[in-house]
Amino acid sequence: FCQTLLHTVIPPELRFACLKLFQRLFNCFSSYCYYEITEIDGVNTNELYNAVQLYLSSSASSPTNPAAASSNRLSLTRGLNSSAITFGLSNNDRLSDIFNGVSVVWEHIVTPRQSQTFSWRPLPEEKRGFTLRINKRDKPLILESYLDFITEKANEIRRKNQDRLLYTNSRGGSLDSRGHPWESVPFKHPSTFDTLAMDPEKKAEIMSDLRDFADGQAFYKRTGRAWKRGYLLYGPPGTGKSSMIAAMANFLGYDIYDLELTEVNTNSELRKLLMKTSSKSIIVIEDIDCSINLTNRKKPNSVGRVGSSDGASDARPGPLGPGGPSDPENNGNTNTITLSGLLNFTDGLWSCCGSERIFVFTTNHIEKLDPALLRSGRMDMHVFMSFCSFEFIENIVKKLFGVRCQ
Ligand SMILES: Nc1ncnc2c1ncn2[C@@H]1O[C@H](COP(=O)(O)OP(=O)(O)OP(=O)(O)O)[C@@H](O)[C@H]1O
Repeated sequence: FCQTLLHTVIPPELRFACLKLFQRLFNCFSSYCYYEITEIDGVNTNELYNAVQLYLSSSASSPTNPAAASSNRLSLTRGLNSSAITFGLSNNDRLSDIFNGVSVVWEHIVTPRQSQTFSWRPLPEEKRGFTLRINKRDKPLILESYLDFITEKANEIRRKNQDRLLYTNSRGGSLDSRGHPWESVPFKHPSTFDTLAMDPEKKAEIMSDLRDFADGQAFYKRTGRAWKRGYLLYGPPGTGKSSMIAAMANFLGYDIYDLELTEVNTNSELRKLLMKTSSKSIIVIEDIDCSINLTNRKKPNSVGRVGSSDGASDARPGPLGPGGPSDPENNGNTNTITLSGLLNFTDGLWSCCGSERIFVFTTNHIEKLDPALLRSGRMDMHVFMSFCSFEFIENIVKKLFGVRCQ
């Protein structure tokens, strides 16, 4: 009754002002300050939220953390096909942590989303966030370094403990409720440079190139170049191009983004996909000659998909062939990715968002590709995979007799 009376007598604006005043007074007298890290920041996913979640999951499962050991309620999750079990804070639960001798408290706050506000994409039903409580006197001492430490630690955990992931853009460029255009599964391809049959010299050259790239942060910074590298793998079907990509990912411990260009409709969608890739990853476009028209970037109508001349598996529709824009039957084809869009993707300003990324393109027909795509800086290393080569013979010998060619 009192509440209804108050609501009727006191206008909402006044109630809001009182609440704010009360909060200010509380903040003045409280010896703590609070930081909220929400899962979704406006429309984008908050990377810091993911980092904190990962950091706390390792901290929660750590037997050396006394605060965590005393915690008697933790959530356990295991992703589909994943080998790792992740510990986490239960909804609205707390965990204390100690950094540089300073004690802080994390709280995981989950509240139901009140009403579905208008949005171009569905939002999760719950609002999630972490609240960090730090003593005011400790704030200048640790806040920045603590957050840096968490981000670094989360990256390290991602690299070491978690399964590496294979991402795909099977939804095209559309985003899920958490703002991700990519779907992922754990990546468990057994191919390594040891199992890959190819010319040992070429293999060693590629391995050393990859190693230099991974250790090359200082070099790329000093020379003012984006920390990325392009590989073109070409040769007939079945000569180990996909196996080589898997071996590269296993060698460096990178995630793979398998970009299906035919699912992407516009250059801006392509850019969005690129923006949502993480560093330490390999972005793969397989059968690039079959994905978009790469023959002339100045031609205004160079859109849609192009077919190749041979092979049943390569017989995909092209702009001038069946299914292309000029084909009367192709009324629904909305694919407008251009070669220049793709070049910007690999080498333009947008390619520099994020770092430590490798682009790998594969093709069975290198002669069909525009020279602009092949030049150094875009495709830094061209690797020919062939049947009639040492590697193929070595592979057969190895498979038949279980011995390596010298
Ligand atoms: N050089 C190689 N070393 C080891 N295995 C190989 C090699 N080449 C082919 N293979 C084996 O042949 C099969 C096909 O290889 P893969 O899929 O890597 O070829 P690809 O060149 O990517 O083919 P496509 O062009 O059709 O995609 C795989 O099972 C792989 O193990």
